[in-house]
Amino acid sequence: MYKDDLLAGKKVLVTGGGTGLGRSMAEHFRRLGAAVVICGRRQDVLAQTCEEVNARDDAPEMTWKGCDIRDAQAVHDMVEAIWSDGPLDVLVNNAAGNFISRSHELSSRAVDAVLGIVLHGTSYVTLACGKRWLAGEHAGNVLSIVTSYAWTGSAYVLPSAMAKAGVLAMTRSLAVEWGPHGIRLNAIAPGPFPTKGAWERLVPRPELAERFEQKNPLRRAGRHEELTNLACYLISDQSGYVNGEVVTIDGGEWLQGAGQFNFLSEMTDGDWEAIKPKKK
Ligand SMILES: CCCCC/C=C/C(=O)SCCNC(=O)CCNC(=O)[C@H](O)C(C)(C)COP(=O)(O)OP(=O)(O)OC[C@H]1O[C@@H](n2cnc3c(N)ncnc32)[C@H](O)[C@@H]1OP(=O)(O)O
Ligand SMILES: NC(=O)C1=CN([C@@H]2O[C@H](COP(=O)(O)OP(=O)(O)OC[C@H]3O[C@@H](n4cnc5c(N)ncnc54)[C@H](OP(=O)(O)O)[C@@H]3O)[C@@H](O)[C@H]2O)C=CC1
Repeated sequence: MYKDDLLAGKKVLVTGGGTGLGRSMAEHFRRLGAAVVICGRRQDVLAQTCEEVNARDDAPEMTWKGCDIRDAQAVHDMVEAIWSDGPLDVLVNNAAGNFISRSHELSSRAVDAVLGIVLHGTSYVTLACGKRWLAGEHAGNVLSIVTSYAWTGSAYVLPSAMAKAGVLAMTRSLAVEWGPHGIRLNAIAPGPFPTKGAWERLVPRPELAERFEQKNPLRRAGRHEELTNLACYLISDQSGYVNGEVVTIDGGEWLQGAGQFNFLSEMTDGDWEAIKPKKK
């Protein structure tokens, strides 16, 4: 879809890049010439991902840093280490935590577990990079992965909905504040994209995965390459005038729930025939 060198010369950090959508994005960025660094808490996962990916071909080496983004000092140390051999060009805020729960049963620690990763961690990494871009007068690009319920809210994932709404607010706020310094911030709002991390925590029964497909206007979940193609565009210079935007990629799922008459897809052909005006 893109020229092989679309991202050549770019240094990109993907938080949570050892698994799931983060890994898929990291792999695609690397194939297009980027020098990608992935981070996460589980060092064995990161090391294995890099080993597998780097063994495939001679695209730029993918490297990893163990970092819990909830820890501001650890974030500072990671970002310092990344900058030590030249500035980063792109930050992809992908790391997240989530689970389903009835909200009245959430403990304060459960709320903190999600807000700590998604809201606090994401802002620590973004600010650590932004400070260095501003000080070095270096252009920067931040892409944050939110969710389609970041602006609608959603039952049963309250801390995630609150935290992702905050990340969206951060994106729009800093797009204006840092835009004059050549720093762009955008977001992608995915619908359901099968990953082990999400499915284990959010899809308690297999038949519920089918519900995600049935209620989607396109009657299927997303494919990773559909999201990674969008991410490549947004972190490339080809999207140089896109700033403060959030692009939903969900097959139309959220609109399906929004339109007042959308439920009429349940009507049969017979129902529709019966209500047609009768020719006199
Ligand atoms: C299908 C469509 C997708 C829709 C959108 C998807 C969005 C996503 O973000 S998917 C990404 C999913 N991936 C992950 O969540 C990966 C990282 N997640 C985690 O590490 C854990 O799930 C975490 C978020 C719970 C954080 O782990 P950790 O910090 O180790 O937390 P603890 O296990 O120590 O638990 C802290 C606290 O939270 C309570 N808790 C944990 N899980 C649940 C649960 N399922 N329901 C209710 N409460 C939960 C846990 O009990 C602890 O509280 P206390 O018991 O009060 O100590
Ligand atoms: N899959 C889907 O359908 C959807 C996903 N999304 C979003 O896409 C992104 C990726 O999710 P997905 O790939 O499905 O899930 P994964 O569970 O595979 O990815 C989450 C990643 O975040 C890392 N992570 C979690 N906590 C921390 C932390 N404190 N510090 C550093 N890294 C951390 C995890 O690594 P480790 O545990 O080793 O730290 C893991 O690699 C998330 O932002 C999610 O909200 C949004 C909508 C739908």
